[in-house]
Amino acid sequence: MIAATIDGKKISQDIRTKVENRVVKMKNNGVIPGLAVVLVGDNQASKTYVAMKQKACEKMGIHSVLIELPGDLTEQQLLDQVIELNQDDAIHGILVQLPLPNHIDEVNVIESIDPKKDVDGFHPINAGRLMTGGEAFFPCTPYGIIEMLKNQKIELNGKHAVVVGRSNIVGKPMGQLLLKENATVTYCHSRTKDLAYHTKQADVVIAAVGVRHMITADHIKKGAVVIDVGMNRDNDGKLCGDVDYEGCLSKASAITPVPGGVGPMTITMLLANTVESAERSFAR
Ligand SMILES: NC(=O)C1=CN([C@@H]2O[C@H](COP(=O)(O)OP(=O)(O)OC[C@H]3O[C@@H](n4cnc5c(N)ncnc54)[C@H](OP(=O)(O)O)[C@@H]3O)[C@@H](O)[C@H]2O)C=CC1
Ligand SMILES: Nc1nc(=O)c2c([nH]1)NC[C@@H]1CN(c3ccc(C(=O)N[C@@H](CCC(=O)O)C(=O)O)cc3)C=[N+]21
Repeated sequence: MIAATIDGKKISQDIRTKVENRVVKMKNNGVIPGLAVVLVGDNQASKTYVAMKQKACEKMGIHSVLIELPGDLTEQQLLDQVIELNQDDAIHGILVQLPLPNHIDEVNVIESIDPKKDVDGFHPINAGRLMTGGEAFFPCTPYGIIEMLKNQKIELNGKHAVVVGRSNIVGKPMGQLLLKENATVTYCHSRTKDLAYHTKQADVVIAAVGVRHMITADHIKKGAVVIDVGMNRDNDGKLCGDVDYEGCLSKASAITPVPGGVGPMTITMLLANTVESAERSFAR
């Protein structure tokens, strides 16, 4: 069997067309959805991601503001900036690019964002509501993966999903969203004993680790769906995921590439969450 490659770029484009129609509607109501991206310091990878987000916003008519701050600013200065954005009626979404410099407490910064504008879905109110229900924003990467699987008509109901990674921004919310779709969920992490034993039982494997070629053909069962969240660089500086794509191709039933898989979906769901936020604020 040769796996179907899931085209994240194409699926993103389809969803972005729909989101763009909602932007047009909002504009007819006199509201321009606005996203503020806060970038602290000069991490090159962060700069690249932020530029991609800006470009995607501009393309669909979302007002986007980039706030670049020096890496040596104080935590209080950053908190003051977020509070100013919380009060700005032209801004419906706030994203503080992670990671932050070591002297700044990420938890404090995330908690300072108005949950209604937290389009990353990282605030404890949104993380909590992902579990308990209620109006929330879901983190863009796991949310994008669910939308991708739905687009491909990949059944999750009753299926065994194994998530490798338990970060607050990808792994943990991924498991919760899969649970919402009625999957049976297993989490693996750095203390897991015999990773391959667990991943081999999975109908769907989600790799969100940050280690190149962590998941090989020996880690999956025949016909598994393999989703690669990883964004790593190989020795030549080429972008690659956590999955040995070539090796898994002849064993999996469907697989996402890197680049062109999960990454574009993340940005798409950020746009969708921003428009959703603008719609909610208009309805209030
Ligand atoms: N495509 C996209 O849109 C996005 C891609 N990414 C990429 O996804 C990857 C993961 O990101 P993120 O969740 O933020 O990373 P973190 O570093 O925060 O989390 C990594 C997770 O992997 C686990 N882990 C580490 N080593 C192993 C191992 N040997 N075996 C099993 N589990 C292990 C860790 O376990 P423990 O908890 O025990 O330490 C941790 O839970 C990165 O490559 C990142 O760049 C991230 C966000 C978006
Ligand atoms: N507050 C915050 N929110 C985030 O959502 C967030 C963050 N901080 N910090 C960093 C991670 C990483 N992340 C990516 C998003 C898109 C691609 C993406 O579009 N990747 C392209 C290729 C990128 C390239 O060519 O370099 C692809 O996979 O096809 C990658 C990674 C969001 N993150």
